[in-house]
Amino acid sequence: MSRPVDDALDPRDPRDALAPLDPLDPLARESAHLASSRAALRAMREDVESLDISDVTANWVNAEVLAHQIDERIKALADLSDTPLFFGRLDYLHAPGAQGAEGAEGERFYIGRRHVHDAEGDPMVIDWRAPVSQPFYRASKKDPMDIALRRRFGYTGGDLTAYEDEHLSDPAEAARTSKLLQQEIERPRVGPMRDIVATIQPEQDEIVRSGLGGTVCVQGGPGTGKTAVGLHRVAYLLYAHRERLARTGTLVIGPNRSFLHYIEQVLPALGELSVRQATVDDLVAHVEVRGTDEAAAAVVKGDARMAEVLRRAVYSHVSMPTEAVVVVRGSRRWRVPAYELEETVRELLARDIRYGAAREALPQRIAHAVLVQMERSGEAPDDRVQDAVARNSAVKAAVKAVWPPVDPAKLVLRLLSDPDFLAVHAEGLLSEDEQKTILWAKPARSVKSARWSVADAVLIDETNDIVARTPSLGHVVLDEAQDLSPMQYRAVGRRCTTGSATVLGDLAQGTTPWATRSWDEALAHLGKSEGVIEELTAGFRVPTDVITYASRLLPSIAPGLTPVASIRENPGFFEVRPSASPSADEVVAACEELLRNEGSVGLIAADARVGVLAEALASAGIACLGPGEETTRQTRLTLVPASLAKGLEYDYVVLDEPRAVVDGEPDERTGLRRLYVALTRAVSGLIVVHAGGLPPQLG
Ligand SMILES: Nc1ncnc2c1ncn2[C@@H]1O[C@H](COP(=O)(O)OP(=O)(O)OP(=O)(O)O)[C@@H](O)[C@H]1O
Repeated sequence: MSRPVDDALDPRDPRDALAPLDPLDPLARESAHLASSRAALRAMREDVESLDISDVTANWVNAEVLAHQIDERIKALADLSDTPLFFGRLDYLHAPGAQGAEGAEGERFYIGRRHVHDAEGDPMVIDWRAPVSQPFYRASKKDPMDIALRRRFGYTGGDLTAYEDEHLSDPAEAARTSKLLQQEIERPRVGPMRDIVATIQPEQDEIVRSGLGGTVCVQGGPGTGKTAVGLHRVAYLLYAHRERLARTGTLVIGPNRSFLHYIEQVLPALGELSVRQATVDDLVAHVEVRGTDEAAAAVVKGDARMAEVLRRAVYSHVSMPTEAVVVVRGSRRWRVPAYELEETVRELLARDIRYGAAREALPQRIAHAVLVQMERSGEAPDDRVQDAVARNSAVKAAVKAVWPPVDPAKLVLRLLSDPDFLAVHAEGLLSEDEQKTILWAKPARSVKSARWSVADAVLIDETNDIVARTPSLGHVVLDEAQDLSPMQYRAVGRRCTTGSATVLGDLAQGTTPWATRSWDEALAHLGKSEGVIEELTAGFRVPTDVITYASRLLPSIAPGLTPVASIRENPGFFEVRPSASPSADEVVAACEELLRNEGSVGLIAADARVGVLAEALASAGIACLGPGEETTRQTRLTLVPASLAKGLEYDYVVLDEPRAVVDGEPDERTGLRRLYVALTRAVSGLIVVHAGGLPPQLG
């Protein structure tokens, strides 16, 4: 009954636009299913809206909580007119059983962003994350997974206007690439990043659906869908382990605000509103960051050896007791001798507990020693007596002397200000030069007045964790991971000690002086050595000519990495334009030219050139946005400093002066990596404008 792929309905074809509402016409029937699914969703929402909670809540706090939950549920049940309620259909050869299909019996399932059921509770649309939906992403002619028919739907606005069939179990039908998938990949980019649920690819799906217990690290070149995969994995995990993750929490970490802003709509569009998003700097914001480090200092501060320096410095506060503790209670005196206290202190030091936890345990241990003596002398003290002894002023004084409290920020301040203190604890770990490099030229007076850097904040965070355990989340997604220092990996790792992580990155795009050299090393710093490393090499963003050009840099920036193979059919266009003078006119002209196309345009330039270019655009009367600001149909041009281009994409890109981008970095390799990032942001076309010649590696 269904039309084969080559004959897929095309909305631009007038015959299809006028498709009759014939009940035997598959498109009419599918549209009818869409209409009734919409009605069912509306009914689900109305059911929730009409809930009267006045009788079921005991007090106003409960009422508030419940009202909030209901509000969230109503939001989640919204029918967004421009997001299709379902995008696929699977006809199984045999009914897969109710367990895998959210209670559905039959053999036919519509796959969509969320679950919709009718008045009887039978599913009309199945969540893309349900087990029964999996063959939509994974089944192939080679392994049909019991699927007779896989149908993909095409939409124009909210209307179902096309479909495409694969008869996976029919040996006579040849395997083909999906036109609808191609269309989806080629669709112009406007606004923030969008979800890819309708077109997740098999190798991506394996990562998306890998279990909550394991950490996955994905190496992938530009545009291979790492960010998309990471976000869909959280959505999947929240579906498969909702209760557990609701308790423990999930977090997505991105490199900067503009990137987070770019991706922030994806999870809500998938119905997931509860995922926190932050930068690493946000996570460790214990002090106000007002200072910057020279690269050399930041490298040492970010090195994993610093963790041991800090540990030593913290524990240097513990001293062995030299005097007995004498507790007076009523007419009696109880004496715990110094050697017995020392034994207790040594035992606490040997245990794998935090500095602060041991400090809290110590008074109880001393009290216990007193209680043993009381019992020996015939008394029968109970727990209350033990608590009272633990709070006794002599015990408190002894604990303060032996195991004093440590203020993490003050400790780091002292390490960076006091050469002798640093020397003692860095002995055998940091060379004298390294110590000198990290010492402040002007020692700070107080935590408040110190000019803390980003790397210092990470040191304070590490110290915090030595003193008191950092609570662990259930799952953390770490994007653009290649730029993290070992100490930053540790900061992320302690936020998922009992959970798991998805680590996403590209070694060729590492632009920090401490950029990741190998994923094994990164996983070790994260505390997840058992993590599995996967590689994605199919590129969804960058056209073939452009990625081939950019890949010329790979031997210089990351030898051994597999170049990305673009799967875009549309060749896009690519031009390198030498310009007579370094004036901005040519650049402005290129922007004007590209703005004639549909979709977003990014002008990427060395940070130092952004001011000049902004002025040139302004005098030409062209409005532009900053990175992270949402493009609209009116303003589609974004002026992007090369340092903020990572992770972003535009339909068309003008790249200004590649040489200046390279020269903007402290060393050539980092410069070329920055250039690689800048060259790989375009979806449909790239114009490189240069007056200063090109780096020879591109030749
Ligand atoms: N399966 C897919 N179907 C359709 N589009 C996809 C698919 N996978 C990725 N894309 C699209 O390709 C583009 C690049 O994806 P994404 O930004 O996740 O790549 P990335 O690997 O994180 O890139 P970068 O290394 O540059 O940060 C995005 O527009 C994304 O929506």
